[in-house]
Amino acid sequence: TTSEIGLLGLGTMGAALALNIADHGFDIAVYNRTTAVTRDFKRDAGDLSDRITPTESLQDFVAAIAKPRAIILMVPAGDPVDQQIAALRPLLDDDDLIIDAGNANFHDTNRRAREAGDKPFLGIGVSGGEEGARFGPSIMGGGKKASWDRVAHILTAIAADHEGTPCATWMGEEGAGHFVKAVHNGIEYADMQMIAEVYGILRDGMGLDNAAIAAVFDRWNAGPLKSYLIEISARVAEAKDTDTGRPLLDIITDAAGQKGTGRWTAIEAQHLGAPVPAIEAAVAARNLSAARNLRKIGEEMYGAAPQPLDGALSEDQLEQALIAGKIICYAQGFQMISAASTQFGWKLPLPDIARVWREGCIIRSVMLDDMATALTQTPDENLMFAAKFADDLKANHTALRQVVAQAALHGLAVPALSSGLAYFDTMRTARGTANMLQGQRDYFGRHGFERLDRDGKDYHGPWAD
Ligand SMILES: O=C(O)[C@H](O)[C@@H](O)[C@H](O)[C@H](O)COP(=O)(O)O
Repeated sequence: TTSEIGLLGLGTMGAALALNIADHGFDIAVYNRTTAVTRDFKRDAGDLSDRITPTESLQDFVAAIAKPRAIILMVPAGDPVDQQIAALRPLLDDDDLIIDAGNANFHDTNRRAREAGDKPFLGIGVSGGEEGARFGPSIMGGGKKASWDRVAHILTAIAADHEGTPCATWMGEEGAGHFVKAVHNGIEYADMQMIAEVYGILRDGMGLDNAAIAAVFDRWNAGPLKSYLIEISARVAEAKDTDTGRPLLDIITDAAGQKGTGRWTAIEAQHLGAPVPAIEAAVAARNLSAARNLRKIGEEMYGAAPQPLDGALSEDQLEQALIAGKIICYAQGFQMISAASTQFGWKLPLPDIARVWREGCIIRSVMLDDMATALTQTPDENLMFAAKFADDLKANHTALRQVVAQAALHGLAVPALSSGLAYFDTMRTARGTANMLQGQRDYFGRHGFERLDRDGKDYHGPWAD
């Protein structure tokens, strides 16, 4: 039998996705550079094995797929994708579709789409980690709509669903899918960072042990913060190391890794002129976390920064602060998507993006359902100004302010929460302070400024004479 689709790259995500596809009744051909991996995959596929055709050469792989072919690439981002495309294209017909499902930089996907010309090419963002890939990820598609339509029946079948609506949507041309996925990851960074900051306050400010911290997260997971990240934070806090029996959190080295998507999002936001300070703070915090030796030197030189709060903050205030911080951080992410939609001419479907993120992906949460509603009503408006979230911010920004203030007074670093608060306050200050910047720029560089009382752009101060 020929397979309806092919998947190349049986790493963690690729293997999980291939099983998910077979699990939904699609015959799938698979190929992996290391043949042993392909054989083990087939052997371990259990009941799904009949739907899986293992192949040991690219020629056999291509031949095993029904025409017009669709081939998913699940290989590391960057050169490996270009190498696989270059190896496959000569073996394919012009109407065969290549789908890059890895975490590609959307600029690369734009280039690959252009290089493909009329040949079908999709760049899809797949979120949800291994479990999501296996049982239902969130999928963000980019490329020609006709190419998406060719495989939409498979992608919507395997995707997570929210009350019957599959979390898989075409976002736009070229790299639109990978762009939306990168912003998803940027928000993921900021969301995780804010949770880590609150964990630091619970641990160093309030002296809670891991079990108590897990209980706090479990309680919050029953409220407005209900989300996959809060849920797994409780699991991580309560986990014990199998070898030593010690709390795992006490063993994990406090230096965060990163594979690039957060950094790309922060950089792109600068280019778009759509600030995402909470995401930038999260990327910076990961970089600083990696500087453990320097942090040790700093602690020896200045003494440890974190001081006990002695009741200065309550757990409820922390919950409210996280709610406010989360709204502000997602507002930044959606503003960035809106800016890209205009500047790249993609017409990105903001309400659908919130809907696609409701299930399957790492940032899935109950709040995203309300965000989808708000973005449907006012798609171009900053989420902070949408009625529902304005009410939530009015109710919770004081707690965020208290948390940031007390954290500062007690040496508890909260860069994402504090940058979120600064963004919120800047966005509610009609008369800001950039007039001083304009004055300074004109003083040292005759850069000119606008005046509130006259039209025109190029006024100068008296120093010009
Ligand atoms: O949406 C997802 O499923 C995850 O975000 C996934 O894409 C991956 O785990 C990230 O690459 C992690 O990113 P870092 O390694 O940069 O933390």
